[in-house]
Amino acid sequence: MALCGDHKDREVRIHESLEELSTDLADYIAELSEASVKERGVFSIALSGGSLISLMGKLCEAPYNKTVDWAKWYIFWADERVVAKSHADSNYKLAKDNLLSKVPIVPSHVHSINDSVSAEEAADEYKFVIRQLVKSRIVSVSDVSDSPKFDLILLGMGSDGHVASLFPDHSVLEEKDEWVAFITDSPKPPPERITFTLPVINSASNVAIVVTGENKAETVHLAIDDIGPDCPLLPARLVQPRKGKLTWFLDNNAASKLDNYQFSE
Ligand SMILES: O=C1O[C@H](COP(=O)(O)O)[C@@H](O)[C@H](O)[C@H]1O
Repeated sequence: MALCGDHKDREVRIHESLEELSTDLADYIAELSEASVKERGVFSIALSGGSLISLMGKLCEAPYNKTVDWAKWYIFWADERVVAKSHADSNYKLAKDNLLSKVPIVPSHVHSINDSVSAEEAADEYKFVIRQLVKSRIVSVSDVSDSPKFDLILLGMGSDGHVASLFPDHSVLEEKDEWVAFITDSPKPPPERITFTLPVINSASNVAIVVTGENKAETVHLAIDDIGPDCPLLPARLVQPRKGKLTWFLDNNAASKLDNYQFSE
């Protein structure tokens, strides 16, 4: 693995293969889970959709399937498409089929959106659910705002630089008060989605952005490198946890246009 020379609270991990990235990602998640369970008795983790889920596949295998304290996991989604849970576009279905059904997660700890209401109602209901779990301290609360503080938020990044369902130039990037927003005009189908807002993402204890493939290399460069005042306002670049730690997981292809990085053991 190569490490980019970086800020104190941001790390860029570059992997020579998808196999190496998947193992490192599983180790990272397992270690955060263990630390949270030790400290708080629970682990609150928010997933995304897309390529991230298959890259988490090692968690379903030995040793993680036996060593992770799955009963203590509380699962959320950083974004969800407003479609039926059985629909091929559902981020819930993707995670259920490829991860959650393969490990002993407690069904009542899985907090997916209500798929039988409008995007606006689904976002409102999801906020309410999260608020109850903040009250019971299943989800921590930020000490610098009233935002929930998830132990870990896992994000992918689209080739346009979107993370969760926060798309470039969308007004939802300005949202300061709501925890969960809805959009009905996603440039990537399906159009109706709910998404964690930047204040929630940036209140997490840990955020990981997992990106692979050469087609995203230019966007990775724009999101990570110091490119001066003409830098486009990519949503991925706005992920800057206020008190938490940001870790990028890249393969060699996605990292190929970064300005510089040095190899380590
Ligand atoms: O639409 C979405 O896209 C992003 C990126 O997906 P990827 O397949 O290019 O990795 C994903 O992170 C997000 O959750 C999803 O709704």
